[in-house]
Amino acid sequence: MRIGHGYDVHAFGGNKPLIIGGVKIDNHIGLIAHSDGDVLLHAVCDALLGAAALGDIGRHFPDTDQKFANVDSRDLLRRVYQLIADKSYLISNIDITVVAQTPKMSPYISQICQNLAEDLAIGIDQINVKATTTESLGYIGRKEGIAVHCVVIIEKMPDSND
Ligand SMILES: Nc1ccn([C@@H]2O[C@H](COP(=O)(O)O)[C@@H](O)[C@H]2O)c(=O)n1
Ligand SMILES: C[C@@]1(CO)OP(=O)(O)OP(=O)(O)OC[C@H]1O
Repeated sequence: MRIGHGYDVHAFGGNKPLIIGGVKIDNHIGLIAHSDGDVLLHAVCDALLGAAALGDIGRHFPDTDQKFANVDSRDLLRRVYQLIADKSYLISNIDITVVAQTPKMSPYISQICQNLAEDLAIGIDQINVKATTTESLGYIGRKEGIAVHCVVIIEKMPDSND
């Protein structure tokens, strides 16, 4: 069994739509990023890469590469999933905390879990997504950006020879 942790922060601004966990959140300022700015999926990618000792998202998909400009982070997540599957790992469970003063995440959590289940080929019962504010403290409390933490447990496939 191996554990991985991912953490990402993006600032509000620019003119991209706000996309969190593959869900487009209407009528809200988006996040500044090279990609589509999906801060939640970036934290999940980093947790998975960390668990498998495969580095981090920037190593695989550099933000200096135009190929990844405005890229759909669900594509990146599926590529990360393939990297860990190629090393014969299965995902046991994923736990995610969105730290955001805004938007209110609760209406979107169920769709985010469905997107993750689809892209990572796991069950909904293996995924937990939750959110908290910072009670108006700090840069998140001032609504300057969003942070996301993710922890994941992976295990070698039972029939793996690795
Ligand atoms: N962006 C957010 C933040 C919080 N929630 C939900 O509200 C609950 C209370 O938040 P506190 O920061 O006061 O602990 C939290 O447990 C979440 O259910 C949310 O949906 N979106
Ligand atoms: C996702 C990538 C893709 O180029 O760019 P950004 O959208 O800037 O996001 P970040 O969380 O800084 O991760 C780095 C990159 O891999």
